[in-house]
Amino acid sequence: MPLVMPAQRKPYTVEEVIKHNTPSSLWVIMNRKVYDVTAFHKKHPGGPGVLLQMGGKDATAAAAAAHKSILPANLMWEFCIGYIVRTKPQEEGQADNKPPVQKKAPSPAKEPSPRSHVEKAKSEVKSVTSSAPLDGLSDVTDADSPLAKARAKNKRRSPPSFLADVERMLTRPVMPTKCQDMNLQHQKQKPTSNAQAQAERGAEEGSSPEAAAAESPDMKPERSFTTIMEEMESDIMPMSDVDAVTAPEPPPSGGLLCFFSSTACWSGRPSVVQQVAHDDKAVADGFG
Ligand code: HEM
Repeated sequence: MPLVMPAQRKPYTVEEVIKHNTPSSLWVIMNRKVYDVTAFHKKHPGGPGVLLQMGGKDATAAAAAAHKSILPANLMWEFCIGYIVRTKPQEEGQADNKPPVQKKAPSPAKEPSPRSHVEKAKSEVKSVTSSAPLDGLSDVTDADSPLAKARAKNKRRSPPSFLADVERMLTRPVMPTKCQDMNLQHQKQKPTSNAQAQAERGAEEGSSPEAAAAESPDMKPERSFTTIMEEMESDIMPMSDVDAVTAPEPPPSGGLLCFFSSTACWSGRPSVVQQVAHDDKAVADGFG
């Protein structure tokens, strides 16, 4: 029975493994690893036949389907003699008349590394911030803008994907009408112009907020990311300050009472928080 320690495992091509398909030399491939089951196949609890049938082939799917317990997986390492490569490192060296280069493991470039998700998120943020600014958000790309400063400030505790999501949410016009769904007595923000009221009615009748905003020139995102982030931070009021029956007094500017888990807060920009507030609607209603 071969017992090859991980460091001694060798690279094999599929072409090499195919040749080992007889009872006197029986290899199988599972999960890109090569197993020598020559001695084991006669003792295989599932019978020697299945292993003979899979000799020289990739048995990953067949073994996974047949094995119902973790015992086979725990035993398999004893029979592992190597791993699959496309081209043998020795062959590469011989072709160039160079000494063979010993590969340590299968090429890591093929497998996405855990860091690649972080890189993806970073590039996502880059693409959001480097794109042309949208209407009403001209400070989005300015390096000295309050947004850039807020980003620097929030860098540590705000994952890049979260920032990207918030920015995406802010770069589309949102109508305040949805807030009425929340049935909050404390919602003070009302349409301030005829155009806004008209756009609001349009949204209620089924047209999209974006379409309604397009028809109303004065309906556009009026605050920058920074302003909203700062307001959200400064408006957060600890639950201990909140009367359990009556909600806290709204700030002079008015706004929407929101409940983030155990914290009540006022926000002057309902559209930013309405999604979160929706999740906590039941809580909010209880205090309404
Ligand atoms: C080194 C490789 C392998 C080892 C160490 C191994 C080990 C085992 C063990 C320990 C069992 C008993 C299952 C249990 O008690 O839970 C088993 C069952 C079985 N194995 Fe494997 N096996 C290997 C490869 C394969 C391959 C490649 C196939 C598929 C073609 C296969 C098919 C089966 C089948 C059909 C059973 C019977 C399952 C049952 O009766 O429920 N085995 N194997």
